[in-house]
Amino acid sequence: MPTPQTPGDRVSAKHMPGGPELATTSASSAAGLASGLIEAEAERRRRQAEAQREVLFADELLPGVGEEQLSLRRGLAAGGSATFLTLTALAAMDELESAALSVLAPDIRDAFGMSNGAIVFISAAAGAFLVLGALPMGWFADRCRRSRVIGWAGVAFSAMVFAGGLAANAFLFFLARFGVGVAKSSTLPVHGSMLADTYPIGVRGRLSALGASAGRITGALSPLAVGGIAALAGGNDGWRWPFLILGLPALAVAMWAFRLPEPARGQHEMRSVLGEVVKDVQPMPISVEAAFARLMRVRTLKTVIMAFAALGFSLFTGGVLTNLWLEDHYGMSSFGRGVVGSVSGVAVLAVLPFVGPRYDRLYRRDPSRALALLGYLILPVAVLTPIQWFMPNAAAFAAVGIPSLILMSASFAMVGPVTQSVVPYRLRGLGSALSAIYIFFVGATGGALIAALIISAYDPRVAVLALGIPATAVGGFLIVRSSSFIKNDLSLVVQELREELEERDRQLEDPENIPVLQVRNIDFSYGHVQVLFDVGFEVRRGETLALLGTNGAGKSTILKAICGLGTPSRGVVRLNGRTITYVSPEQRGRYGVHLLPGGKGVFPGMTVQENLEMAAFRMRRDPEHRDRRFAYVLDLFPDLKDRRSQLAGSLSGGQQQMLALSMVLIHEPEVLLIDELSLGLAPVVVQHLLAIIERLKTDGLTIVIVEQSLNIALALADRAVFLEKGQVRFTGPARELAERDDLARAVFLGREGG
Ligand SMILES: Nc1ncnc2c1ncn2[C@@H]1O[C@H](COP(=O)(O)OP(=O)(O)OP(=O)(O)O)[C@@H](O)[C@H]1O
Repeated sequence: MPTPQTPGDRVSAKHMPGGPELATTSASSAAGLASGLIEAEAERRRRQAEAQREVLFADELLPGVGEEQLSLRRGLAAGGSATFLTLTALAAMDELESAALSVLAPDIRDAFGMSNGAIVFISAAAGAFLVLGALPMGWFADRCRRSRVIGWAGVAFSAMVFAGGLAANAFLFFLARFGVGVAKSSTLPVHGSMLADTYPIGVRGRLSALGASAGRITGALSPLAVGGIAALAGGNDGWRWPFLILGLPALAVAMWAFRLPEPARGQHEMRSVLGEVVKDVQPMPISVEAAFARLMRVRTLKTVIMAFAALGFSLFTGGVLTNLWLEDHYGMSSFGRGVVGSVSGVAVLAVLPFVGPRYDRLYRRDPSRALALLGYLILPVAVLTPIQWFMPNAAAFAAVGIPSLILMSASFAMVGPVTQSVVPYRLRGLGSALSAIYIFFVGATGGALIAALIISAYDPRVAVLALGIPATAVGGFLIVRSSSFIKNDLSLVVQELREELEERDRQLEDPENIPVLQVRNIDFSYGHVQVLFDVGFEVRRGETLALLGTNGAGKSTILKAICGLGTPSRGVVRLNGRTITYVSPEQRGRYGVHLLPGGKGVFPGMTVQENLEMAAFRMRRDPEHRDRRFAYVLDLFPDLKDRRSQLAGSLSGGQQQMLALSMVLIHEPEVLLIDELSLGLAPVVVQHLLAIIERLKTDGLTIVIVEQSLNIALALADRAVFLEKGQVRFTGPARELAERDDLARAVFLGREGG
């Protein structure tokens, strides 16, 4: 076994051995270095491009592709029509409630003595509440039984609608609206995720079109129903009745929603790809940050939501601007405008039933073509818009506007099926929430603001031409572009599912032998720069694994991915066989994964005792346990015992490292990740720390250590993984690595073969 280090065995470019002559630079060596760096970067880019191309399965292996055609009836029967009907009914209640607010706005304004501005603000704020609620709802959708989330959201919705009807003043009415907005925000993330997991992939387009049609029908009938009830009730308080009445059926549907069956997550993707369902019996809680980081790496999703955010700039203001123009420019009455609205609505309704089947058919044959179709539907709108807005009369204006509306609505109705297909199935709720935030907050709100600014200076036509044309062209172009990514993203879905099945079988075969830590197929990027390529290894209980490699090979990045400080763009991290890839660092800490960071891991302005208390903050409710842990670490490091009131910044480097290690060990880690234990420390201190690590090893702790000193790493480790430029070059017993002269030299000299 190699002996522990002397300072002379330190590494590479950071600590280049060999004396001052090696550090002497000349113009030619600088030029050599520069060209070496350029070559290295070109090589990294080549590997990055290769890695992105690498995962591409044949079309028929992708989920839902090449399957037999499934009729809508059979598709609905497969998941039970109750789920679709219940969710559609709840969405219809949303429409009714929105209609109640807009139709009855003047009555509500008068009843509470509000200004026009106040009632407009209350109505418009609903959109913001919806976005606010989308994130928590998405989070719940990915963590909890969705039927319960839908049920509770429905109960809250009905209670808030009822409260709105009873509100005694404008403020209470506003609060009720706030509640309604948040409850409504469950529609996109929770309903979307539930539908995708309940019904087969082959009917997603048709179901979405059917849902959109139902929404349009209720949207058209709602003003009539609401206005009718208010008129029947009559009087100053007539406006309250639609809200009070709507609360009851909403409650009934919500109660029914509790009974909906909870579908297995990702079951249709699994059936399609694996032929069976791999159940995640104890799913780990997902962190929003990790989920978003991962979702933004799904290129199809990212491009599609950017596209629809851009489209949102024109789509949501389009209706208002059209109506303003019809009145101001063509002098059309409100009745005429109503007729135009209704005819357009009917035209959209007539077309939607054809879009869903077409999308499903294309998706089955070639998902890229299905997605490109959505872009090609949008692009003509960029041409139709200027034609429409220069029409000589209202009838021509309306006639040219109808195809645009149809095309946009048809494309919009298919966003759900696309996003649900490419998002990792554990993140469906948050994926939809992310889309909602971009589309409604960035697109709709941003579009409304800019349109308002342009109108105040010019007129609606200028607003549409300046905003609508570029938004539509950019949106359409982005969707067409995203179609080139979809097969790659679906291939990643396949790869992940296959890996899950393989792992499940392995665990069933040998349940006693599940590694404590598994890192599988990890790709990791900082921004656009990929630094890890398909990295994988395992660590057994009680084992010490050394991660070695050249400078910048990605060793610290792997530790980040394991402890949750970074989210890989591909691949899985498992702890005791359970997936923790999207679990927050805090939660991983609770499960026993702790990192001793490289460099100074203490708060220099605090005393030793305060540092320890800070580290033990989570144990504040169990002071006895905390004191036992303090005693344990102070027993390990007696040097710290007498310095408890000393500022950490005034300790020696070695003592600071001991304090940092104590702050980690307080938590009784199950897996200890160490990033550079010995860096910058005197040999005698290193010896002392090594003795401690040996003791922890004897106690059975599992350790992954990144060490610049080859001797130290090999002295401690049972096994080693050698990385070069983000790829694993060697995995095996540590002593074998020591015998690999080429790799060992690379650690010293910062390049393979030195
Ligand atoms: N926060 C960051 N942002 C951008 N790039 C980063 C970041 N952190 C690391 N990198 C880059 O990622 C690559 C891998 O870095 P990492 O620190 O994981 O390597 P390492 O093997 O631990 O190297 P070292 O031994 O020098 O610490 C390097 O090219 C590095 O420059």
